[in-house]
Amino acid sequence: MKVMLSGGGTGGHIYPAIAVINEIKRHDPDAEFLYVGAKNGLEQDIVKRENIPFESLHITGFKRKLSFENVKTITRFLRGVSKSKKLIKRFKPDVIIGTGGYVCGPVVYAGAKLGVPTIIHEQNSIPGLTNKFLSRYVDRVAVSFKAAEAFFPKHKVILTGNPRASEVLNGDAVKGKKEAGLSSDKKTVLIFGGSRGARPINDAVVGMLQAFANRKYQVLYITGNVHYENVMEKVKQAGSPSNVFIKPFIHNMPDLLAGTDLVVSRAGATTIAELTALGVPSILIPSPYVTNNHQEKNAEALAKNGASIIIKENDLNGQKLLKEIDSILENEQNWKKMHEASISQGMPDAAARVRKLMNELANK
Ligand SMILES: CC(=O)N[C@H]1[C@@H](OP(=O)(O)OP(=O)(O)OC[C@H]2O[C@@H](n3ccc(=O)[nH]c3=O)[C@H](O)[C@@H]2O)O[C@H](CO)[C@@H](O)[C@@H]1O
Repeated sequence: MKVMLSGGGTGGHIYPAIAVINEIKRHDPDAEFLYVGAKNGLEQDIVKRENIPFESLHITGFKRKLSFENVKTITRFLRGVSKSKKLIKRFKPDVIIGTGGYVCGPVVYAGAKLGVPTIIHEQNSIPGLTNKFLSRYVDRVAVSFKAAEAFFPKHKVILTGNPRASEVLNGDAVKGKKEAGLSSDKKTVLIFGGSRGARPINDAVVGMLQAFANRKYQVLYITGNVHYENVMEKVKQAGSPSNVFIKPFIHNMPDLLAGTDLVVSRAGATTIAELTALGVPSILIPSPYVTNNHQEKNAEALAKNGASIIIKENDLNGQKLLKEIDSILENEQNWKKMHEASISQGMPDAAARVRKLMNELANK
């Protein structure tokens, strides 16, 4: 089978596509792939690391208010469609899947116009602009939350879950902790702000690191690549205890998550799919800067059944965060309840469901 994939900008759109590739490879080692990403997205680095053939488009998103930038965006979209058509004619995919982000707009649109079977995968409970636009042209829309079904044509939509959920299932906890320099026998809280890091979370965390000094658990704090230097400057001044480890980015999340007892993070949909697949309890700080406040909706679904505690960004400070982390990691019963609530929301077979859908379309 030949599969073309597109999705990008941030990890939340890229890792589900890579999970689809890995699931197909497990069943069909001869399958061929072509990934089309944005020139400046995280996918340049992440996809190339996986040795997946990669092509890029120069693409930007629409600004909400009227501006000349939007004219440029339309021009780039049209150029993107034209380049995508060339790539499709050369690669001849049996099926094309888009996993969100601006870049999959022209790729999936071009595929649909050329009559190639097309699918979009929506990670969030409220869809993004690109997927809403594409839903008119594609053959199928795979969603991760039941709540998202209502936004798409009824005859196209199917609940699959997020394929990345399946990918984190068989992580090696010992390896993950070792690679990150962590102690193998201590409970671990992982703090990060989505795939790019989040300044408000960094601001709250940097000032409180000393408070972790007398805790029995250890802390792995991921700053996000672009924030790392700045954070380390501040850490140099404020100091950091020996049970706190700081990294810019972790490439091997599946192994790390296998050894993680609690996650503090934004409420990105792919992160949530990972946490619920494994039953990791979480403290979620939804980003208020995303379309239709979708992260808050993502987080509410988990908080409602007790899998997560939500802290609104406005209420976030070091003291509060420490109190909530302690209330979970220092209270076994609390942790267990959250773990069970979390795992009850997981869809660990999502990758198989997406693969089945792709096979059906490709063989039509
Ligand atoms: C600001 C923004 O637009 N955020 C969106 C983006 O978030 P973002 O890209 O942050 O997405 P998620 O939190 O859903 O996923 C992050 C992914 O990156 C991985 N990871 C993270 C840190 C790290 O060091 N290493 C690593 O591999 C995580 O394990 C996860 O697989 O896409 C999500 C999925 O559509 C949306 O729900 C978010 O609202």
